[in-house]
Amino acid sequence: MIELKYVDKRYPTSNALLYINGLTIGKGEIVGILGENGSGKTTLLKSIMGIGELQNGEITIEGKPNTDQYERMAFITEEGSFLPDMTPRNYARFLAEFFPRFDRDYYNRLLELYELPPDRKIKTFSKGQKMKLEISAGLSKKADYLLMDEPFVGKDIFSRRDSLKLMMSGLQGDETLLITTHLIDEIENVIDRAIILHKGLIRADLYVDDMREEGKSLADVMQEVRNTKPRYHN
Ligand SMILES: Nc1ncnc2c1ncn2[C@@H]1O[C@H](COP(=O)(O)OP(=O)(O)OP(=O)(O)O)[C@@H](O)[C@H]1O
Repeated sequence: MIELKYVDKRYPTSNALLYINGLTIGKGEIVGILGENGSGKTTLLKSIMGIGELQNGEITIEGKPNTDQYERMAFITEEGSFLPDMTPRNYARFLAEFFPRFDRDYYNRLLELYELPPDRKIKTFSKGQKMKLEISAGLSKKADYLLMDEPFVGKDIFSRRDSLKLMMSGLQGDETLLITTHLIDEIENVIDRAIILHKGLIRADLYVDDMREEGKSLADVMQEVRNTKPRYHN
């Protein structure tokens, strides 16, 4: 379980903020973190990962401070955690050293599946290949909590579906997943719950099944959020 209490995150060089009074994400939930550009999605994931200091508040993973739980979390982001001069094979050594549960066989299988050359320097990879490597590394850490920042690679819908399918098939089944994305149509069938941020506040937090019962789609809810002013801090 991930718990956020009175989280207040600001950047010294901008007016942006993330303010979350209370948020609980249960074990095993698959949650989409949605919202327009600059709404705070990445900031939320980074805060949960313990990257950067909070102005106020606390974030715990199963009751312990998030900063003590690195081994149980994987952050999959376009920025990547590899050094550009490494090859995927070197990177595996680094991962094995820092992540005790790192599964090298699984990593190698993913490299093959994604057709990533194991001995080529990562800096020569395309953006899509880098993201595929990042997904391979993230899934191979066998983390309990996976935080994915815009993980869908490829320009066309088929490669996005493929990477989504691959990510889901690579899971053990009991992981907690947080995924930020702009691709709301693709994600709607994958997530249990959607959290919609707008200007650093949670403006909607709903279960997809309930939403469907009301005859709504994620696009409808996003539109509602855009059209209404916040009445309270969540
Ligand atoms: N390091 C930083 N320093 C100053 N401001 C920042 C920093 N990182 C993010 N911000 C600001 O915080 C706000 C939220 O940014 P964030 O990257 O979390 O949004 P996002 O929802 O992930 O956006 P996108 O969909 O474009 O990736 C934005 O206004 C952004 O400019």
